[in-house]
Amino acid sequence: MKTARGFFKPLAIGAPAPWRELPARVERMIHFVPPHLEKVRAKVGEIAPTVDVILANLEDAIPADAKGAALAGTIAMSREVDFKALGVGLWVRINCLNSPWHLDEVATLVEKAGDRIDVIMVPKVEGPWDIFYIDQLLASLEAKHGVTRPILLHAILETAEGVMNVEQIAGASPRMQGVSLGPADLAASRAMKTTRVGGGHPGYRVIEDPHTDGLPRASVQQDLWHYTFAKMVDACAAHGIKPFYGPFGAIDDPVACEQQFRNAFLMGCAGAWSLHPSQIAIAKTVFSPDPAEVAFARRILEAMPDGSGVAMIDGKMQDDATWKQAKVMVDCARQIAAKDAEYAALYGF
Ligand SMILES: CC(=O)SCCNC(=O)CCNC(=O)[C@H](O)C(C)(C)COP(=O)(O)OP(=O)(O)OC[C@H]1O[C@@H](n2cnc3c(N)ncnc32)[C@H](O)[C@@H]1OP(=O)(O)O
Ligand SMILES: CC(=O)C(=O)O
Ligand SMILES: [Mg+2]
Repeated sequence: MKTARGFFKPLAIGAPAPWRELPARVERMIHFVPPHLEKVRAKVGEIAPTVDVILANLEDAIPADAKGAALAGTIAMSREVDFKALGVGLWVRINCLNSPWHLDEVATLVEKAGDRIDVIMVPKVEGPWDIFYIDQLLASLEAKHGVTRPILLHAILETAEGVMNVEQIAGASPRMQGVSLGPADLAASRAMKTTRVGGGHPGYRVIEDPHTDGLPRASVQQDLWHYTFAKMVDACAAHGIKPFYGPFGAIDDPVACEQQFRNAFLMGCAGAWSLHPSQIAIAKTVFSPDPAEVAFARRILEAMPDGSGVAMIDGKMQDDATWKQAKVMVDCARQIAAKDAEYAALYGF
């Protein structure tokens, strides 16, 4: 591992100085766009004002013979829409590092859109070595093309080896912005017997003991992803970066999508992916704290102006720890309110 002083040094002569703090950005939904489809790309200008992040996807779901068109479409999209003026992040998911495509993709993206791309999402990250590699590559390209703002990195956690190494991945570079759970590839990597993209499974459950009178035994579904998810959230929080839920593949089940997103929000996630326009509003509602909870959190902060001591509000004990919880909630709401007039009104900021 690098020394403390070396960690924040630029990795190439002429590369911009790495971020010391992550830029404060609202990222409730990362909306996936297939950039090789002109028809969908044409709608990005309309969709962008309704989302926090637009992601051009170059990896899975893009046919092998359309990889070049997807890259060209990404560059075109970065010019067609002024994402910065809209306050919308522009991310790109590149192909994985052992694919024949990633090298040309990264080189082209930095050369042609290096000042417009906020985050590169790297799939199937197995360990910190993957981040070291892409970190160095980006620094060299940023220096070559005079990019002045370092492009951030986001890792997808979607292999058993990646899960094993998630702590080192999260802390591998000052470029690390966050990590998303990739439940489809991860399921395959672990030989899990499911064909779903995220969510629960009706077969994974606990059942109560038999009743002596023969009454039916209650049984409930459990969360297949809890262990991995909690490990990822702790790794991200410890390194000061953001955890995200990844995709929810059942586009036809908005109720389950909302539940999965809510579990992620409660566990500490900043946002989730939207694969279809119908998932945008779900993510927006779920990842914006509930106005009633924000109002209660503000009462806690007001009751304990210096954050110390103890207070009672509506029968609930408050102390330094709940003050910090309230601050998390209110800070999140303030950040959203600064970007989103609808929520500014709901929160009364
Ligand atoms: C495991 C993983 O790696 S997940 C990440 C990879 N997967 C993806 O990125 C998938 C992204 N999403 C998609 O490609 C599509 O939403 C699909 C294939 C899932 C469904 O597409 P469709 O069957 O066309 O959906 P549907 O008919 O409901 O679409 C309604 C409209 O929304 C548009 N639309 C669908 N998805 C998107 C999108 N992600 N962004 C913008 N517009 C979209 C369609 O073009 C259609 O437009 P139209 O009414 O003008 O014809
Ligand atoms: C998100 C993703 O790529 C996966 O689930 O495999
Ligand atoms: Mg995947």
